[in-house]
Amino acid sequence: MRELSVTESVPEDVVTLVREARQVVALSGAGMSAESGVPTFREVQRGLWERFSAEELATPDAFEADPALVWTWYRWRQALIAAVEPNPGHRALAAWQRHLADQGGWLAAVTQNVDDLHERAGTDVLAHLHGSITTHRCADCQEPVEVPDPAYDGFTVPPEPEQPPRCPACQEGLARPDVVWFSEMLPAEAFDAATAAIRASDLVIVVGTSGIVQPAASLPLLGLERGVPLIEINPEETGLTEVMDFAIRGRSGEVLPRLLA
Ligand SMILES: CC(C)NC(=O)[C@H](Cc1c[nH]c2ccccc12)NC(=O)[C@H](CCCC/N=C(/NCCC(=O)O)S[C@H]1O[C@H](COP(=O)(O)OP(=O)(O)OC[C@H]2O[C@@H](n3cnc4c(N)ncnc43)[C@H](O)[C@@H]2O)[C@@H](O)[C@H]1O)NC(=O)OCc1ccccc1
Repeated sequence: MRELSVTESVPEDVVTLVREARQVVALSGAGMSAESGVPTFREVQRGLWERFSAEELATPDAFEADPALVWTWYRWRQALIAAVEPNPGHRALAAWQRHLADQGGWLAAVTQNVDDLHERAGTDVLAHLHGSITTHRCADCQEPVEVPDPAYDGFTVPPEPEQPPRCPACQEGLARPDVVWFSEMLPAEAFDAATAAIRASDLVIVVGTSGIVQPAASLPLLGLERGVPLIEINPEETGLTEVMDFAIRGRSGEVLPRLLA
């Protein structure tokens, strides 16, 4: 594995790899949205949630124990995501996807992020492995639940928690975000699409993920098995660095536009 700093010019062999790739999978994590102002999972919670880690809040047990606390966390995050914009990293991936399509190739965007910043940058996302924060369903009958946009500005932490609405379909369950909580299975369709894309790929780019959360963190290993070149873009070393061919140490909002220029 070769580690490259963002200040270095991108070495010829990495540029060639990127230029010649035709079937690309881009696996993204929270770091992809960091420069847009969306906190990563590693960042401490604030206000109402400062006593909890994200892993603790993003669980069925936490919702069971205190639905208002968890519901408000997701409404606040949803408001923040609505209030920020995709960054140059998101836009560079969208441009690359269009370019590859023009060349008869493809870029499959596979993300762990529950935000819609890839889509708002113009990228067609193949798989939201951990769901989406912009839609909701009933925690009991699983029916979709329409919920108005959150009344928060996304920056001010809500003073007190709000109760999730009751499900209009079964009148029993509470509305919950359409995200995958820890200990919940990933949507099979999304995971299968991601594994199929990696099996058919000729390059895998892993952007802004710590490579800790499973089974998403195992996806690049499918590429490794097939000898597909793996490139990591992350300011820091991760749980996946050792299996990478190249690790570009830098922020995705700076590296991707340069890499794809
Ligand atoms: C903590 C971890 C060890 N736990 C797990 O992996 C668990 C348990 C588990 C399953 N298999 C295992 C095997 C071994 C050990 C544990 C397990 N997995 C599960 O529970 C999964 C479900 C996992 C999905 C959970 N939901 C999320 N999100 C949605 C909700 C929400 O968002 O609220 S995960 C959530 O956290 C993850 C955060 O990780 P990253 O995205 O990598 O972000 P992170 O903050 O960690 O790091 C940011 C990175 O960006 C970098 N960065 C920062 N700035 C920039 C920048 N500017 N540019 C580039 N990079 C940057 C940083 O350096 C850093 O590296 C994301 O996936 C995100 O979606 N379900 C499951 O396996 O079901 C079956 C099952 C069922 C029962 C029992 C067993 C198995």
